[in-house]
Amino acid sequence: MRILILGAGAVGLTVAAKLSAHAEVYAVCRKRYADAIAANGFVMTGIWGEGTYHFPCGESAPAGPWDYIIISTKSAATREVCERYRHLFGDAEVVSLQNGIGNEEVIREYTRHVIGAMIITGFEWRAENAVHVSVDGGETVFGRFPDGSDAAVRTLADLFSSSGMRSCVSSAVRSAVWSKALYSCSLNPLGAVMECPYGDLLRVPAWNIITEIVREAFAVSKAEGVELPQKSAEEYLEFLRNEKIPPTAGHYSSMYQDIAGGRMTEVDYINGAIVRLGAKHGIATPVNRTIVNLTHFKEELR
Ligand SMILES: NC(=O)C1=CN([C@@H]2O[C@H](COP(=O)(O)OP(=O)(O)OC[C@H]3O[C@@H](n4cnc5c(N)ncnc54)[C@H](OP(=O)(O)O)[C@@H]3O)[C@@H](O)[C@H]2O)C=CC1
Ligand SMILES: CC(C)(CO)C(=O)C(=O)O
Repeated sequence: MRILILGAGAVGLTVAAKLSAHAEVYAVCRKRYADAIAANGFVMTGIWGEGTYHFPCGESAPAGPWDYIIISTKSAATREVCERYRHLFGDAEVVSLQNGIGNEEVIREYTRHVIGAMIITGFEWRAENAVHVSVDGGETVFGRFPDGSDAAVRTLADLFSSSGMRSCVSSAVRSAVWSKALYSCSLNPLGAVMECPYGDLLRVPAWNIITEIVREAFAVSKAEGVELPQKSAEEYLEFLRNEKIPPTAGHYSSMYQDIAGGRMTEVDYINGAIVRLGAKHGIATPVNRTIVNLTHFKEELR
């Protein structure tokens, strides 16, 4: 099986390392990472095990055909990589292994073969050739986008699982992507702005803000026709408090880490998507809008 990973950073390089024992993998990444990996291998630490991995990577992609093309850029770069590598898509299954709302919809403009995914594992840079896998909030979910599942989806999920990344298939992956987006809307920007781990966001003043974020986002998800497993915002908040925060309570959000590392956050594709889609449906989203502005303010102050 031939797998190409486009925009490999913390997530993509770690996934490439894990898959490399079971498939032919190539990671397209920035030169500084490719040089560091060529010199010293890719070093993984944390809950997925410790080891040094060697796999091919570089700034440009080898010729196809590819069975799977995994996009693991930040959301802002999804269209750019689609434009640049569309000539390789062919009959490959193109997979969004990203956070945020709208990535699969962009990819679908370039190919009919779109697989969506929801990943809730934490990946933290330690060096240009080193990533620490920090927390595991559940299985990675794969599904045909926007819904359904088939042999290509199952093969990919099985490959991830047999490579040590526990995964499953859902016939409602859009719902899984939105469920993670609500989690990210609630926890990531507040954790970044207040510089605290997820567990601290259970404190009453933070939870009051999260309650409003989720109420707005839940209303927008309904207007978009997304069927979440939870039937109301209040039910989602209970799920967040009791099931999603506890296993990742000590985690500092990836937006916190982006700001600390001098990178732009994805807030425009998370809370910002709620604001844009809310406007489309005439749903007011003042708390999400304020969170977007606070996060950009924080980005500018660094
Ligand atoms: N880190 C985490 O814990 C988790 C992240 N995610 C999601 O996964 C996605 C990836 O996150 P993450 O790996 O942390 O992000 P990173 O920023 O570490 O990796 C993305 C990489 O893509 C590179 N890139 C962008 N455009 C191109 C291009 N045209 N060619 C080659 N490389 C390119 C970026 O380079 P440059 O920075 O120079 O633009 C960057 O190195 C995001 O959607 C994120 O939200 C999901 C779960 C957990
Ligand atoms: C908890 C984690 C790492 C899971 O993906 C996350 O969502 C984030 O920090 O953005």
